[in-house]
Amino acid sequence: MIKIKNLKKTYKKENIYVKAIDDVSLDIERGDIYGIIGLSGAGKSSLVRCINMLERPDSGEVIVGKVNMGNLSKKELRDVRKKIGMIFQGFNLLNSKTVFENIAFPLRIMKVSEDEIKEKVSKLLKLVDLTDKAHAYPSNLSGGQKQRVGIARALANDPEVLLCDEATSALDPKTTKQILALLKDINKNLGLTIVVITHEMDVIKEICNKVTILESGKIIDSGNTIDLFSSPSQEKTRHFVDDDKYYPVSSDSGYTLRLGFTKGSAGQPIISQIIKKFGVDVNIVWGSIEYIQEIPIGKLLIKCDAQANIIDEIISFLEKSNVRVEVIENARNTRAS
Ligand SMILES: Nc1ncnc2c1ncn2[C@@H]1O[C@H](COP(=O)(O)OP(=O)(O)OP(=O)(O)O)[C@@H](O)[C@H]1O
Repeated sequence: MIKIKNLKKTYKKENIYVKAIDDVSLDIERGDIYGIIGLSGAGKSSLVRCINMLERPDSGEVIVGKVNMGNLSKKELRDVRKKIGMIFQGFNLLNSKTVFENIAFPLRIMKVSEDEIKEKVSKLLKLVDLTDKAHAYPSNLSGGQKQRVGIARALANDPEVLLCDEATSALDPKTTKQILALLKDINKNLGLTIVVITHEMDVIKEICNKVTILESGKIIDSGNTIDLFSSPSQEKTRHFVDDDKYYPVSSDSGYTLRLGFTKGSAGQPIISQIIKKFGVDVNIVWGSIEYIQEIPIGKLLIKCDAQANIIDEIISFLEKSNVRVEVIENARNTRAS
């Protein structure tokens, strides 16, 4: 649905060049809820704004559907943008217009008939559960309600893609969950492809089937959300997704192992099996289990006082049991890096 190839964007500010996007390529398939996460300044907004050419890249390609966005004239771009809706952290509503008129706005620009506008806006109000607020003004709405209006307005032209730029960052956790649930419904029921820009891991965990992690304009990792959380292959990704970083682990003797469990292994009595099979003592240092899109992801830090050859056998046993294992040679040094 969206192909980004070797995209580059540099800004110049007072003789200083900032590489906001540095050779980024990614492939977003139809029906994906695709997360792009990174710290502040990673280049997320620049990247999403290049998708609809609100920002012109210096080089590289953005292909939406079959259209190469960089080759379009201004008029063609205006037409294509109707198929790409966008919602924002600050909602960007017209404060002097009612909820109804905010949603009707893109339809009026398209010179849609009054009857059609009424019908379409009523449908959208129902979809975002705001029928009773049709005549209210944005200043009388909560943040969550404002974002619902933003979503309805973004859907007015029946887009195929919805770009969400930090759409829940101004909302409290409960409202965030409600907005994310609405986006999930829209993705499922309308078949919309959604791109979610966020700095919050919880947003990715909640709704994204795929994720790309950006750092200083470059992709540091990319893949299926569950895989990335359950078995991060890159050190930098681990720093991003692991929540055991702050647990002090003494490694005076023995080995500290970080274990990762998911679907196939989360329900097995692995620790008691290690104790029985290898005759070793196991000390559980830290553990957590969370559900990402209904899939259990378990993490455990264990300490095991055994010879290196026994540790090798334990690792091989764990890997055969579909448990991801990482040896923390010196916990303190690993964590400080
Ligand atoms: N119009 C601009 N002029 C100059 N520099 C810019 C401009 N827009 C962005 N930048 C710089 O480009 C880099 C990437 O910015 P961008 O806003 O894309 O990152 P981000 O990941 O969305 O950050 P945030 O989460 O803080 O919004 C930053 O260093 C930023 O200062």
